[in-house]
Amino acid sequence: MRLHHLSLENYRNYKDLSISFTGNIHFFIGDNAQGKTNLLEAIYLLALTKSHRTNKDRELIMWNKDQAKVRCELTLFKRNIELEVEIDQQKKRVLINKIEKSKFSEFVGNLKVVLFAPEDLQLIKGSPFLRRRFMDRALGQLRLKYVNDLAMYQKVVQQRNQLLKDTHRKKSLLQTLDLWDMQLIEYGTAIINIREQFIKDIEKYAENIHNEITDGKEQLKLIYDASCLAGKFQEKLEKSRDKDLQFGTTNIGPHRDELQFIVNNKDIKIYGSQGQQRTVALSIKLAELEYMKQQMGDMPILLLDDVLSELDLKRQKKLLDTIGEDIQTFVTTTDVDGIKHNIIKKSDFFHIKDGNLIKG
Ligand SMILES: Nc1ncnc2c1ncn2[C@@H]1O[C@H](COP(=O)(O)OP(=O)(O)OP(=O)(O)O)[C@@H](O)[C@H]1O
Repeated sequence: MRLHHLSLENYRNYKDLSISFTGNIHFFIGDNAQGKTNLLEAIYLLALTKSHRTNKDRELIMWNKDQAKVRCELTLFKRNIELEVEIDQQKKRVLINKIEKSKFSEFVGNLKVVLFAPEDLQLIKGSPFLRRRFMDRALGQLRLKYVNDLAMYQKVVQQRNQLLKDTHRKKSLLQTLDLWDMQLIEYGTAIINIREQFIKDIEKYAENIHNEITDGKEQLKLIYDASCLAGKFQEKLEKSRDKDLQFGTTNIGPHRDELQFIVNNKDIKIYGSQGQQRTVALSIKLAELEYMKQQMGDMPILLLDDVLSELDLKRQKKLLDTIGEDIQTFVTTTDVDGIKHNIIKKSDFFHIKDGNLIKG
């Protein structure tokens, strides 16, 4: 997969930008708050139809403007594709080769990315939401059905929760709960099965990568800690019904799933040092990249948002070694001086100042 061209119109601090990419590794260099992450965010938006930083699309529109447009040209398996996302104050439109798609799930998956940002270093220690989001983002780009199942599941959870609350004032509503439960089990089971397999698959890669980074001293295991496994969903949901009614919320299901990272038989979230947690996060992201490569039979695009400065030289080297020459990569950094790697000699540099970009 190759991204050849990117253009932005009234997107964040970019009024009108048009850049072509000819090489493989691209560094966006600039001081803080100049618009480096905004560029990676725009690429991410073209891949997943949403920002990795905000759920509010309106924030992406340049201040005092009504509409933002982001467009790219790419090649996927020798096919040229043009993708476009247009955001105005009310709605968002997505277009493939200038034809609008009514379902976002038809759009997602054309451009596939793996993003590694400083917040990913919180993947181990941060809230469970981050770990679920990690699974959802990777799987969503590869499986259209997963995107649909997840959207349906989230809708059912919301409506079931509302119903649980409403039964307090209208007891007769209780009769309809079984219908919601059936749907919850249907979509939830599909999500659990796919996540379970995903974790098994990336564990193989993560284990090897982690072993290499730690010179064989640490062995990494992943545990998909589902609040219930697929076959047990109905039983657990029935058991949880009284509690659900009491608190007006659904306590069982993949929206409560967790992931555990075990290093040398110890839960690294509890016992790991900050450095160990970073190493696990790096191993997991590199495993995600490997998984995407295997699943799509091609390379996804790698977006590295200011993470190099967060890693020590050894981990930085491992990350840059992995990029090699065949993964198209976009890296943001304030400074390249601290980056000691041959890759620098083969990279293209773009200097960013105040939403303006100069190549060279
Ligand atoms: N909707 C918007 N309209 C105009 N400018 C915006 C908008 N949203 C953010 N900005 C501007 O974008 C800039 C931040 O860009 P970005 O997050 O890409 O910074 P960065 O270069 O990655 O910086 P850092 O190295 O600190 O992470 C800020 O100057 C901010 O004011």
